[in-house]
Amino acid sequence: MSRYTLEVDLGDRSYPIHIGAGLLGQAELFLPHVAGMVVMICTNTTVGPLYAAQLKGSLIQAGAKVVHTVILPDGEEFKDWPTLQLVFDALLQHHCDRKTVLVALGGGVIGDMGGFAASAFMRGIPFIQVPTTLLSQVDSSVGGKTGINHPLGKNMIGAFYQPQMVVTDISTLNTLPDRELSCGLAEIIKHGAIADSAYLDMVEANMPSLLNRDPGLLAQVVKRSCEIKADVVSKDEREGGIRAILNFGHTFGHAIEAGMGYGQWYHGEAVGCGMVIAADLCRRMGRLTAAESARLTKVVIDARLPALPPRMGVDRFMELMAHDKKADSGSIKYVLLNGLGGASTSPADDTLVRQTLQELGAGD
Ligand SMILES: NC(=O)c1ccc[n+]([C@@H]2O[C@H](COP(=O)([O-])OP(=O)(O)OC[C@H]3O[C@@H](n4cnc5c(N)ncnc54)[C@H](O)[C@@H]3O)[C@@H](O)[C@H]2O)c1
Ligand SMILES: O=C(O)C(=O)C[C@@H](O)[C@H](O)[C@H](O)COP(=O)(O)O
Ligand SMILES: [Zn+2]
Repeated sequence: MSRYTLEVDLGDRSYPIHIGAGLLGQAELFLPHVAGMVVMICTNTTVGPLYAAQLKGSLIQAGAKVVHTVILPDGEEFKDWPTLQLVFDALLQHHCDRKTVLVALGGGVIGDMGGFAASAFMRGIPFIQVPTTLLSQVDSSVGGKTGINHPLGKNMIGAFYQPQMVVTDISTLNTLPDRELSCGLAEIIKHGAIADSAYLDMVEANMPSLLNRDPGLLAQVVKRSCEIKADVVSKDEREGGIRAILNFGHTFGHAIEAGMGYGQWYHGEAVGCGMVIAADLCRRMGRLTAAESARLTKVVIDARLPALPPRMGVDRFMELMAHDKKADSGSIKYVLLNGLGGASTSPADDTLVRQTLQELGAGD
């Protein structure tokens, strides 16, 4: 079975991403960071019962002094202040200190919240990402964006805070629901669309096998997506410029998630649909041909993701997008493709954006 180790190159904060099957049981991976340490596993009510005991066993075998667990409610609607507070409560109740290592075991919600808690507890404690969804393995566990949502906007409160290590056990994908697998494919398609057209070709050609969870292929796409993301992050950790291309599909997607109520549309679904809207806008702006835009839409549909926006109303879309973190002096910046395989940020004419949304069915 394929096994990969990549590096996110951030100088003295560089860290490895270990990818393979069965890594949760490989105590030696955790040893350098947890030997002699107090560890807090942060997980949720779904993932905890599946994988926390195995992870705890490895951490103990690696020499952890004691392993505590905090179990959060499951769902995007719990990526909020009151739920974050439960992590601080647990850390304090167990007398954790600055050397305590927080291990986030779960999907992107747990990774983002666990990372944010680690960034803030006693002004920063070490943390390790153990992603268990395809989306978190290909995207959210890498790059150090952490945070929580606000009713007015996604991920509005947070910090850049890098993990010490990412341990990606692709065997955990065996228990992942189909709908969540498709969500991961959305970010994979994004990586191809913004940075590597050959990768997009490969993903398109192998979509049936990916949906069938071919383990070798899954390991390959986790690796390639992490390479693409790590490369962008190492060039621009705090999104001063190029990192914004990782937001392709997210300006529209985040508006859908907030507008429909967190947890109604899953993040990957909103991103899939957001990429279709963005591709159509690119076509109208002459940045994609009609064939390229149609092709990207088809890949999204092939991944069993929604391609048509909810009828939220165009005004509501525009209002929510005005809060986007990329906005500059009130003007929304979009991530737009330069053909398939390249991207950059740009403003777009409001009338054209409204027309795009309306004609795709977002309402009046
Ligand atoms: N920080 C970043 O760079 C970044 C990147 C992309 C997305 N995100 C964030 O990540 C979140 C989405 O992440 P997600 O798609 O992983 O959603 P998620 O964390 O909600 O996980 C999806 C569902 O799968 C369950 N689950 C997780 N692993 C499982 C497994 N192995 N078997 C069975 N069930 C399992 C979870 O309990 C949950 O119900 C969003 O909040 C998004 O904003 C962050
Ligand atoms: O890592 C990044 O940078 C990304 O934009 C990756 C996205 O997939 C991810 O959803 C991210 O959380 C969005 O960031 P935000 O800054 O728009 O909230
Ligand atoms: Zn995303």
